[in-house]
Amino acid sequence: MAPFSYRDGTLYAEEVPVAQLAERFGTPLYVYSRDALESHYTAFDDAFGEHPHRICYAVKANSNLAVLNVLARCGAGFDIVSGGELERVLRAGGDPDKIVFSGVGKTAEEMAAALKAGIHCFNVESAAELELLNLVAGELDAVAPISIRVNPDVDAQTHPYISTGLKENKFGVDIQKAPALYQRAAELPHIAVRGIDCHIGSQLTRLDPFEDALERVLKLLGELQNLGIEIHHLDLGGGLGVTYRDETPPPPSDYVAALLKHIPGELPVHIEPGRSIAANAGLFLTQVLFLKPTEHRNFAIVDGAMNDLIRPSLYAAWQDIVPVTPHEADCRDWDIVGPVCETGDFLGKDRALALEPGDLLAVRSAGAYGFAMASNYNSRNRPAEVMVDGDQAFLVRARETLEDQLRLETLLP
Ligand SMILES: Cc1ncc(COP(=O)(O)O)c(C=O)c1O
Ligand SMILES: N[C@@H](CCCC[NH3+])C(=O)O
Repeated sequence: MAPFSYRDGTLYAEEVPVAQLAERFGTPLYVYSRDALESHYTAFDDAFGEHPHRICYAVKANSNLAVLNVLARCGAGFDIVSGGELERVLRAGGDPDKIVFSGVGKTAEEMAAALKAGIHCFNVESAAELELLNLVAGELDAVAPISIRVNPDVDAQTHPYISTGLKENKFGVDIQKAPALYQRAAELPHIAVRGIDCHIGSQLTRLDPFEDALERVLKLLGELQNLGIEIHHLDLGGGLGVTYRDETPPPPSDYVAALLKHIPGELPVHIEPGRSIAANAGLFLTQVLFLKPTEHRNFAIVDGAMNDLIRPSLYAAWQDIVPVTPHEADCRDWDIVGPVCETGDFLGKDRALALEPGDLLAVRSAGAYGFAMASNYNSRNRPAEVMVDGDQAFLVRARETLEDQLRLETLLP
């Protein structure tokens, strides 16, 4: 069942009227559906069937502890990019042996913490990182399991800010240079080669870039085998897109089938989906403060802003904005804007809506890269987060207070 749907003229999150959530927890507010998180995860898991696999949810998409815990209970692994994400996964009950660690700028401290936790694999993104990891592991008398993240130079055909697999992007190691780096890794005493890793970008809505990248990865696999370097898994990254408006990304079943048809034998496959698990499991709830129709534009000023949900401002991303309880009023085109002092502070433009002050609006598809990218800009408190489970709603992160913001600051003596 759709996690957010209308019944009796009002929007529900699972079995709970969204208006009730606004009343109980205030706005702006993030609302997540446990059932949607679980079913999105399970769609990937089922698609692999008996093929050995690991689904490492990309924590960056939504790192709320309760979200991570729901996925950990499903058996998910996790793709992390910082010591902070490592700590979150451990506190949420994630299995360290199912963690992969990506990112171009891991520090020695983060490497040591991950080694001590016993993570499954480091996705190494440069020669310099490989050397540092060997040193850090040596100091701990440990051996670091690694994949090298290769940059296959494939155009993911997505927004340039979220494309990662092109030569001009900072990510990964040029796939042509990877064999030499694998040879170096094989010589290092505190490194154990485990896999090959590749992630080409986010919000991909077609399969061919994934297949092009995989083809290049498989060519590398053959080269490594010829060099006597054994590979135990392929990590094919995340990036499967979702429907925000009219995009038609393939479902997880088609995506996984398209990958598996190229994989030789029983070679284990890891993937790192973030958005496709979290985005449509969440919405962002905001209330209309004032209506300000002008000769040029009609502004609906709401209590949510770019500091809470930055995707529209940052990427000109379009997310659906719907009334929680639609009513009869004069329908016109509104720009839905927040209180932040930036012209770029908008959640949506030209939305045909019938609005009155006090109305609640829901921004859909906000479960991924929503709260995770929120800030305190304009000294605004970041919103609360709620998880709905059937007819129950749980506050899973309290609204920040100004005290939370000020706690770390001091005046000069
Ligand atoms: C290394 C890595 N893995 C996984 C992801 C998750 O991507 P998505 O949320 O598009 O599935 C990202 C973000 O693009 C990433 O950089
Ligand atoms: N923050 C981006 C996705 C970034 C992907 C991270 N590698 C978005 O909202 O679309």
